[in-house]
Amino acid sequence: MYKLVLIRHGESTWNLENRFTGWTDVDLTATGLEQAKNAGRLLKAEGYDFDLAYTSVLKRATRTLWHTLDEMDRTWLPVVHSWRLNERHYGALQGLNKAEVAKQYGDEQVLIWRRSYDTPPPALEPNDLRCERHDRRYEKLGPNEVPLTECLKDTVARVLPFWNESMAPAIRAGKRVVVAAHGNSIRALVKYLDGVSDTDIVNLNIPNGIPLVYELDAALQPIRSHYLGDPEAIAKAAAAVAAQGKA
Ligand SMILES: O=C(O)[C@@H](CO)OP(=O)(O)O
Repeated sequence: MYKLVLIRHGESTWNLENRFTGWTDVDLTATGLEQAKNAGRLLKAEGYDFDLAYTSVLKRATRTLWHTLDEMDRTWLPVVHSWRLNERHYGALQGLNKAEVAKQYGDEQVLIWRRSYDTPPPALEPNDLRCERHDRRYEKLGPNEVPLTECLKDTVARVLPFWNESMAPAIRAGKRVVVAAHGNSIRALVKYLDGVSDTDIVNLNIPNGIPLVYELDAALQPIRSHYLGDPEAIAKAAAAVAAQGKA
């Protein structure tokens, strides 16, 4: 049996301000940093250890990983960064306040943009100052590979090749893997691992900074998965994420 641990980054400055974030590279708040440390303390107390860490190229996930590993005295572990683990690109909504967008377009439309499987938010214009196409960290990507918007289906399509080519082989080789990523890149992984339907995925919300443990069989099929920590607090935190898109 293999174990895989997924952690959504701690609270970011734009989580606190309730803004759509996507590929915008905002940092953690003091609360977010504490959540990352707590995740490390919890993992250590429960006897977890890792051989390899994965994260995105965004600092809220990277710093979450650092502080989690620091609490475990594992800052020396190899870390693989990939843009494929980035948050889902939020298109022209990036930077806008979620509740204000809900006031303008309605809760139902915002739920579709936030959680539907195949309806992307409106796209960024390539010449929009928020567009990441000239960001050095993406220079090895093809000109159209840096998205202008993404639905979850698009995120699944770019996360899965990375799972198949890097993460799954490492787990099969016996490496104990921890992943610090984002709400929607984790939803993409959970959808794939648990075979969640396109309709049911709408109801899945990932709380900040709480380790989600997968026990996988030899074929990397989930045997079970569970969050570490107090189930009531975790359910509350997930419900709070769901409510962020309401007017
Ligand atoms: O804004 C975002 O990038 C994500 C995660 O913070 O938000 P949501 O939960 O609305 O998908």
